[in-house]
Amino acid sequence: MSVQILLPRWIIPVIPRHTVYTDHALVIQGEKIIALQATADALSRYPSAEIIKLPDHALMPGMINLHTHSAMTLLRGFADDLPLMRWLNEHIWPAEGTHVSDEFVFDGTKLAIAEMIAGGTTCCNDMYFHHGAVARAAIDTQFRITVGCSILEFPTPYASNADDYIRKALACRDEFIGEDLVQFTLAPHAPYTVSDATFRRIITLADELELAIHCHIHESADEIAGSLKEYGVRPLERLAELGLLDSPLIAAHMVHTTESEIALLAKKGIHIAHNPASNLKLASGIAPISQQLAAGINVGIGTDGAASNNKLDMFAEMRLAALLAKGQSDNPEAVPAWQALEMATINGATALGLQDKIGSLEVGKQADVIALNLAQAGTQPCYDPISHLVYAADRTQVSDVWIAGRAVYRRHEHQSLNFAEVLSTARHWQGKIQDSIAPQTN
Ligand SMILES: CSC[C@H]1O[C@@H](n2cnc3c(O)ncnc32)[C@H](O)[C@@H]1O
Ligand SMILES: [Zn+2]
Repeated sequence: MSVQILLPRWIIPVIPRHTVYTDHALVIQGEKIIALQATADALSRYPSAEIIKLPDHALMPGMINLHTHSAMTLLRGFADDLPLMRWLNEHIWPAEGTHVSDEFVFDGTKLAIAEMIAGGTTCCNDMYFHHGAVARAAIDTQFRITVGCSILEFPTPYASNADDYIRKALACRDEFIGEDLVQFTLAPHAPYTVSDATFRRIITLADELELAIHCHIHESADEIAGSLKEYGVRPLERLAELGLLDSPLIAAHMVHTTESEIALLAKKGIHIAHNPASNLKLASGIAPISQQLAAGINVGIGTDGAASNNKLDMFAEMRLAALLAKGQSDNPEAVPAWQALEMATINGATALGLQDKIGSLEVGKQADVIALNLAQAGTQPCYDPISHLVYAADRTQVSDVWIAGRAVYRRHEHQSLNFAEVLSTARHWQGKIQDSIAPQTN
């Protein structure tokens, strides 16, 4: 099996915490990291390895986007400056109802993967329709993905009712069993689109099939008000009564959480996907992540879809998460750089049950690795590369990306997808979508 020796200026492994190695090499054999050791030792131990010199670069684990709707890249900029429910009801759901197909999802997911890889993201936790097309796009581009098989009550061109969504989810999971880069979750969309009976069925299936659940929860104040009106309780209380918090659960957003809800989430081991930019843009609010983290909750970071963010940029998201936490808690020590980096990497891996495989640069783990060139005006001088990665660097500094040991991005060029083709497909969809739907009028 071929061996690659990566020789960067700095290695930030994330585990152990706060660590920065200099004069060290990361050695990859096949899909795994086999050594992280002094450069001289690595060079003498693996004399016939391929040497990859990265003299101005920091190496770190690939970022894990813990909540996104990849195919929504094709609706980026389609409807902006609206609150969540108007954005969904008046613009996004009608557009999805008209356009979403296998082809739309395959092409949109590939476009998202092109953006994510170039920005240093090596894995995402997706939630969308046409699950098979999502999985195929990831396999085609050698990208690591957790495919969230969405389930809701209302009909779409993809499925006619909750039973139909569930049937399709299970068939899809069966089809892709054995794919190393792909795993599945059951993804009830949200408390306001899924009935008690369907939640119960999902909980039973998740238990039987050992699948995690991925759901939007407590995203907006309207969601809470709607639940109080319809069920007499806040959504989390309803979900707890149904038993959802006893399953492995990734709760996307969790913007509105009381002290007792935070304690409950911590007790139940619920993972939170924090989406700061989307929460701000839809004016959903600012999640109290410093309180959530202090309670011991595993909080990772997501971008949400490109139609509400409008970027799939985990460097921007990580920086925003750290800054907002300080502002929200009146405490500059809240979410220090090392913790923001953990949220974007190992915490995401833990939420996906992949903490033994990815999320840090450790011997035996999969080589999901990114290199950033810090020899740029905005990142020099460099006293502390961890500080720069969180507060100063941006995604355009990502030069090289490996997923499971494969170089999918080399010297700023995609290796696992035809970028020109991806761009021209995006333009093709723009033409189709523009022709069919009147533009937004606020
Ligand atoms: C059922 S697949 C995903 C479904 O969710 C919609 N969506 C995208 N962003 C959000 C969000 O922030 N909150 C709730 N729902 C969202 C998307 O358009 C799909 O219909
Ligand atoms: Zn979402």
